[in-house]
Amino acid sequence: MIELRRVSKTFGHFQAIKNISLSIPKGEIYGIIGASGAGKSTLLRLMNILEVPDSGEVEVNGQVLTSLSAKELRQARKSIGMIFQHFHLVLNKTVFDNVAVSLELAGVHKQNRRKRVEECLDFVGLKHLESSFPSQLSGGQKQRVAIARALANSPQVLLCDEPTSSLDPNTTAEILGVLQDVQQRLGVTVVLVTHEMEAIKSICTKVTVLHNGEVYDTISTIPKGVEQRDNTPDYFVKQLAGNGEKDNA
Ligand SMILES: Nc1ncnc2c1ncn2[C@@H]1O[C@H](COP(=O)(O)OP(=O)(O)OP(=O)(O)O)[C@@H](O)[C@H]1O
Repeated sequence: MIELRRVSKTFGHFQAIKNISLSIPKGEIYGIIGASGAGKSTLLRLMNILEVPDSGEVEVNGQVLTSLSAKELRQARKSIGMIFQHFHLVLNKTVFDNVAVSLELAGVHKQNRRKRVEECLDFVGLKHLESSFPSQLSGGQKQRVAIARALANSPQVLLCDEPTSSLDPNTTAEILGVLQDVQQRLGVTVVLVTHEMEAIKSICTKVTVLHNGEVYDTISTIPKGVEQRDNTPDYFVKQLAGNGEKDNA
């Protein structure tokens, strides 16, 4: 499904990715974890050629992306969705139009766009907010819109770059649940880059640990499921009171 063969990437004199080979099977939720600067985002961006490798081959859905013309690559990218830490929504467009724009860019006729946008918003539970603007949404809702937009062209792969790093623990759990749905109900292969071990343990079936631009290890894991955290005020007070004096003044 995704094959990287001896891929390297250098920025100036700094080699961010060093001769990495990696194979991500279809239908997996595949985690990539490592310290800041390990090369996680770069590795992910090499999978849809947002970063062009200096050497090596990238194959996705049976197509060697590194051998395609610009036009062929644009076509191939329709089957690779991507979401980001800061959502990257268009602020002056409604939720509906944010999702519709990816169909428009893919050349889908206007008449056929409404049905697909509504299906995608329904999938992420946001159909009722289709006329809202991003500024009216919570972080979790913004990430759901971004997921709906990424799904609009029915991709086979969803690349996720720190998708929960700006979210609180409960919203993180919700978004991880949506990503699990994407894999289980739609059969999409999900690649999750994160520095959050809990996120990895919750949903990933295989994980690569990256270190200094190299694969340190790859481990098969049993996902322990997505857990909602207690976020009642009582919970916070109890946690804090355990670490010091409670001040009732
Ligand atoms: N466009 C770029 N130009 C120059 N250096 C870059 C560029 N992109 C990444 N780097 C460098 O490559 C290294 C790997 O960056 P990358 O963002 O892939 O790491 P990361 O593991 O995702 O880190 P973080 O968790 O902090 O996002 C870093 O040292 C970074 O500064």
